[in-house]
Amino acid sequence: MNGLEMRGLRVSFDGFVAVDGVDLTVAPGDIRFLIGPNGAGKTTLVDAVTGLVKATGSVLFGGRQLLGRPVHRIARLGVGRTFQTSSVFEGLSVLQNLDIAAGAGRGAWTMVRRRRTVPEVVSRALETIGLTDRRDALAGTLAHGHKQWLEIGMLLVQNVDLLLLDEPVAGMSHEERDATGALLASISAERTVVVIEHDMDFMRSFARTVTVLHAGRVLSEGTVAQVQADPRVQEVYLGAAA
Ligand SMILES: Nc1ncnc2c1ncn2[C@@H]1O[C@H](COP(=O)(O)OP(=O)(O)OP(=O)(O)O)[C@@H](O)[C@H]1O
Repeated sequence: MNGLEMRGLRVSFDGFVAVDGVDLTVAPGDIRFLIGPNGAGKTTLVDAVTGLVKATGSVLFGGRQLLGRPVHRIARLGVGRTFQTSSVFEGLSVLQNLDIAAGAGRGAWTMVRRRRTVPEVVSRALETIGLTDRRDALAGTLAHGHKQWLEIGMLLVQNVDLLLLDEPVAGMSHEERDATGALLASISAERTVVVIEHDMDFMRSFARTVTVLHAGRVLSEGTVAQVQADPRVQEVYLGAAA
């Protein structure tokens, strides 16, 4: 398992500094929540780690420098993310979506064809995300929460070591949120997880550690209890949101 280490991370858009010198260390196997008000720079930080925006400073994952590499090379180093909007293939089944995500080296026909055997990595991911019973359902017919789990499954079959999840429980029912928390806990036994989230109840229940961003900077960091007790956090964020 690998950890993530950012030093002096900075992203600017035409002179507007969205991420302003962030130092952040995420230990291997952590479930780190990134919280902060709208515009704090959370998504931009994840965009920088995954190569979608240009950044300066340093981002090491497993000792390897991510900054300056193209998106696909960062992905090949085991870094994967989900977006706020779903990116599953709605017209394909759950199994086909996982198969395609896992499918390096296989032809398109082999992947889309109904196959007699399911690769081990795919059946394990189906179990982990709890969609074994729904494997033949079209992804477009899945409930919103189940689509999010499928997205996570698509990262698992790619052997992603670092999962960066952007608001994974937005729009979920209470039961789905709890199931997602349990899913993150099981994933973190073998992988490192970073979650951008606005849902404070979900954070309180499932975060191991928390970083609060505000105006592109780290405002506070620690356990849920430490961050909640920090008067600066209460002032800029929790006070207003809780
Ligand atoms: N491509 C861009 N060009 C210009 N400004 C941008 C761009 N992307 C983000 N920003 C600005 O950078 C700041 C940080 O945005 P970001 O989306 O990272 O915040 P966030 O913490 O993820 O917010 P939210 O919780 O609302 O998703 C905002 O002021 C935003 O308007």
